[in-house]
This record gives sequence, C-alpha cells and structure tokens, in this order.
Amino acid sequence: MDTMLASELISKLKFKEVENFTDFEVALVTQDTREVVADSIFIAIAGHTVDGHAFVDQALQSGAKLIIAQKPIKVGVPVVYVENTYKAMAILSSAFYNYPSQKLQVIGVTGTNGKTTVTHMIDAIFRDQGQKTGLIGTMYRRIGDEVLKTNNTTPDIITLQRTLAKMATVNVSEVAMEVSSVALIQGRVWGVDFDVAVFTNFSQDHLDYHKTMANYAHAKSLLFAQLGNSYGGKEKVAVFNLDDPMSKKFMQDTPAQVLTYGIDSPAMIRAENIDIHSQGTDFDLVVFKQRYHLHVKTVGLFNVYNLLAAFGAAYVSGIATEDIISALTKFPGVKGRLQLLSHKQVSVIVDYAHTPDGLLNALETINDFAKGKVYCVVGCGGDRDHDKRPKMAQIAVANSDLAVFTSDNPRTEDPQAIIDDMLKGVEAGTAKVIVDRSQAIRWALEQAQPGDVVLIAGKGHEDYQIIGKQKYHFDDVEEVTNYFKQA
Ligand SMILES: CC(=O)N[C@H]1[C@@H](OP(=O)(O)OP(=O)(O)OC[C@H]2O[C@@H](n3ccc(=O)[nH]c3=O)[C@H](O)[C@@H]2O)O[C@H](CO)[C@@H](O)[C@@H]1O[C@H](C)C(=O)N[C@@H](C)C(=O)N[C@H](CCC(=O)O)C(=O)O
Ligand SMILES: Nc1ncnc2c1ncn2[C@@H]1O[C@H](COP(=O)(O)OP(=O)(O)OP(=O)(O)O)[C@@H](O)[C@H]1O
Ligand SMILES: N[C@H](CCC[C@H](N)C(=O)O)C(=O)O
Ligand SMILES: [Mg+2]
Repeated sequence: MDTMLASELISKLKFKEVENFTDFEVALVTQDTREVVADSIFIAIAGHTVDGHAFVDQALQSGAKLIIAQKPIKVGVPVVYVENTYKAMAILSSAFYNYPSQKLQVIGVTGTNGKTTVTHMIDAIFRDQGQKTGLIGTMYRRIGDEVLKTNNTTPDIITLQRTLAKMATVNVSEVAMEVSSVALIQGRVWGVDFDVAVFTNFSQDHLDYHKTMANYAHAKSLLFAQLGNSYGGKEKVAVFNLDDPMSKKFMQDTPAQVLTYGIDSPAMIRAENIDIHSQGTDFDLVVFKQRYHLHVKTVGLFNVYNLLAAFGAAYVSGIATEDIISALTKFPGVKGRLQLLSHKQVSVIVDYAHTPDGLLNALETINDFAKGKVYCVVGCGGDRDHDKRPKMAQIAVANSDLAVFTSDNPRTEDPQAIIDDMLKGVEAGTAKVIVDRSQAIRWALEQAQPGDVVLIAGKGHEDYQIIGKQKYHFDDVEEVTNYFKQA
C-alpha cells in the first residue's frame, strides 16, 4: 500500500481543531490500543463499555503519533479534536485504505433472520461464475479461499475497510456482507459504497440494544437510505421481500431502484407451487412472468425466501437467470442452519434459530416432515434481549412434543435466571429444564426413538459457549456425533 501523510489524511476532516501538529507518514489508523504500532493514528472512541480517551497513554507507549479525540485530553503528541470520533473513524479509515468499496461490487444484506444464509447463497452464485469473492458476516470474513476470524457480524469500520482493501488488492470482484442493525446505528458501514442492498425480513431481536421495535426498524432502514443518491454513476438497486410489511416503509427510504421478491404478493420475482420435503424443496421460480422449475437441497419455506433474495441480488448484478438457477440448485446449505445429522433413524437438526421468528420457522419446517415426535432443545443468550425469552419458550413448547430448556451463551448472567425468564412464557411443568447444555442434548437424544426429530436450536455453527467472560469450546454438532458414536 502507498504510504500516506497524516496531513493528507486529516485534511479529510473538514471541521476540527488541531493542537501541535507535525507531519509524519501514517503506518496505521486504529481505535484499539492493542493494535497500535509505531507511527499510528489512534482514534479515541467513547464506547458502550469503556472510554477510549482513557487509553490514550497506552496508545502513546505503543507508538501512536497523533490522537483523534472528541473530549479534552492532556498528551505530549498532536491532537485533532472533532465533534464525533465515530464519524472521524469512518472518514479516515475509508481514505487511509483508498476507498476500497468503490472498486468492488458490494452487496449488503440486512434483516432479522437469513443474512448469513443469503450472503452464502450470493457468494455461491458468483463463485459458480468463476469469480473471486469476498464474504463478511457472523461466521467469518472470507477473502477468496482465505478465512479470517471475526468478532462481530458486521466488523467495526476500520476492520471493514481494511478487509475490503485486502479484497480489492487480491482481485476480488464481488463482496456479500451482512449488515446488522447495531452496525447501522454505530456507523460501522458509514462511507461504504453499496451497489445492492437486500432486505430479508423483520421481526423481534436485539431489543436490549434498540429498546423499541420502531428504533430497530429505523436502524435497518438506514442501509436503504445509504444506498447511493447520485443517479448516472454506478446503478444502485434495493431488493425487497414484498411479503414483509416493513418493505413498504424501507422502499420509501431509498433513492435506489427497487426489485421485489415474494411468495404471497405480486412481486417481480416469485416462488410458486412450493413442495417442501425432508431432502430438499421443489418450486417454480417466476421471473417477470418467465417460469423455471427448481429442485434445491435446502429445506423450509424460509429458505425459499432466502433463495429468492439471493436470486434478486445476483439478477440485478447482471448474472443470467439460468446461471443463477444452476448455482442455487447445487447450494449445499450453511453450517448450523437446519443441519441434519442422523443415526438409527433418529434425525437431529442443529439450527441457529435464536429469535422467536427463527425458532417458529425452524419448528414449522420440521413439523412438516417429522414422522414421530419432535424434541426441541433451546436456550436464550445472556446479556441479550430479555423480552424474546418467554416468547421463544412459548414457541418451543407449542410446536414440539417436548421442549428442553437449557443454556445458550449465558455470558455474565446467571444461567438459571435466563431459564426463569423463559419459564414465564409457559405453563408450569410443560417444559423440562436441564441447565447444562451438554446434558440437555444428551437427555433429549436418549429419549428419541426411530422416526423422532431432535431440534437443537440457538448456536448453529458456534464452536464455543460463553459463560461469564470466558469462552469455552462447545459445539452442538460435536455433542451429537460423540453421542452417536457410543449409542
Ligand atoms: C454493544 C456493542 O455493540 N459493542 C461493540 C462496540 O464495543 P464497545 O462500544 O463496548 O467498545 P468498548 O469496549 O467500550 O471500547 C471503546 C473503545 O476503547 C478501545 N479500547 C478498549 C480497551 C483497550 O484496552 N484499548 C482500547 O483501545 C476499543 O477499541 C474501542 O475503540 O464496538 C466493538 C468494536 O466495533 C464491538 O466489537 C462491540 O461489539 C460487541 C462485542 C457486541 O457484543 N456487539 C453486539 C451487540 C453486536 O454488535 N451485534 C451485531 C449483531 C449480531 C447479529 O444479530 O447478527 C453484530 O454486528 O455483531
Ligand atoms: N428468511 C428467514 N426467515 C425466518 N427465519 C430464518 C430465515 N432464514 C433463516 N432463518 C432462521 O434463522 C436462523 C439464523 O439464520 P441466519 O444465520 O441465516 O440469520 P442471520 O440473519 O445471519 O442471523 P444473525 O442475526 O445471528 O446474524 C436459521 O438457523 C433459521 O432457523
Ligand atoms: N448475533 C446474535 C447471535 C445470537 C446467538 C446466540 N447463540 C446468543 O448467543 O444469543 C447476537 O449476538 O445477538
Ligand atoms: Mg448472521
């Protein structure tokens, strides 16, 4: 990468106060003292947990030569004061990495459920075309075949710009990324030049953060509002699920052209004659009145919606309908999303459903093909939306023969207290409680007879459990396969 002078970078900040400035070549722009190297610019962020302004001394010790701050600090190096360091971070990181999103086709996917699935489907379509792709989301950041770990579904803006820059350097052409509501509020995608924005659906989650459904909806709308406002340049398109009432609102918030998909509404891209079975789904895809028959490996009505969303994103990116269909037909599914494991005619499904709507969809899908009893092992994450707990519990009890309430990631909460919140949603004695997740899974597997289905919900691909502030190795799939080995 070409080096950049600090003066050149901070010239991008229009309104600022500069103290004791001397120029230097910038090695790194970061908000995290743990990343600072010699000749870094450190941006102090007043976060939700701690205040980065209190870490400035550490940044200096590690070699920071310039501090960007929004509160008065006393240091022996130059300081640039701005109104909002989050905004400064977005502007500086974008400039430092030379506006990488402008060199890439960036497709952002937002919605309560389905983001990881849809981004993987989009990625599979472009890969099938022989393109080098980038993927950013809950499970990882992937640059071509290189897999990088991630802390958040949508990374902080510096990590994001750095990742996009690396993608551009190694000739990635398309990037599919999950854009979470929290990220939209925190400005983690400010300045990202999205070409396509996709909406999956809207239901309850993250009320711990957003407080009200209206705030949560507003957060999601920001992606569509951000979708380019200068016509005549790159064509921008918003892809909406017309069956979700929230689409109508978001359509009004976007200056972009709109493509719609749906099943029940008269959308431009539709699925008809849907036949869901345990090994896959058959349906007719109707693209502006042209009809194609598809047989796909994914199951569940919600996955038909995900396929339509991915189809829409690829279609507006110029891929031929037949090529998109060919790729979607081969799509194997995503780890931990309705992942089927079987042993002696007992079916176990590991699924990442961690919202009321996600859990209901997973259980309805399973009930459509289960021949015997349905067991549901489920917990709710600690330090997250409390309000969804009784709702998920009620859905588990109402849509299974036996629900087992257990721990998800308790984080800093008391695991029993989380389960007590769940129990408020059901009648006494209607659910079995086993706090230890491993024991709960084992117990359900012991009960299951041939023909029965056990859904293990909430953690999907996760290979850890967070108890307190500690991350322990834990993998639902591994728990099941270990049990099967000795059963
Ligand atoms: C509540 C929340 O959103 N927190 C995010 C936020 O952290 P924060 O505001 O608490 O930051 P902080 O820990 O107070 O630190 C403040 C500043 O001090 C700096 N610092 C801190 C310590 C230190 O030693 N040195 C130092 O420089 C930090 O780098 C930071 O710049 O900024 C961090 C960096 O971007 C995120 O990793 C972190 O996500 C935490 C892990 C989190 O749990 N977030 C969840 C709510 C979240 O964002 N989820 C969404 C949606 C998931 C989905 O449904 O798909 C996501 O996109 O992941
Ligand atoms: N279109 C959909 N509508 C409703 N539920 C869905 C849909 N797609 C997936 N789900 C359910 O939600 C779970 C999570 O799916 P996925 O990981 O794709 O969503 P996500 O939006 O990425 O979630 P996160 O918010 O954690 O990033 C799945 O395991 C499934 O149970
Ligand atoms: N991205 C979601 C994932 C929840 C997964 C569930 N296993 C939990 O820990 O609550 C969140 O951070 O809220
Ligand atoms: Mg996700």
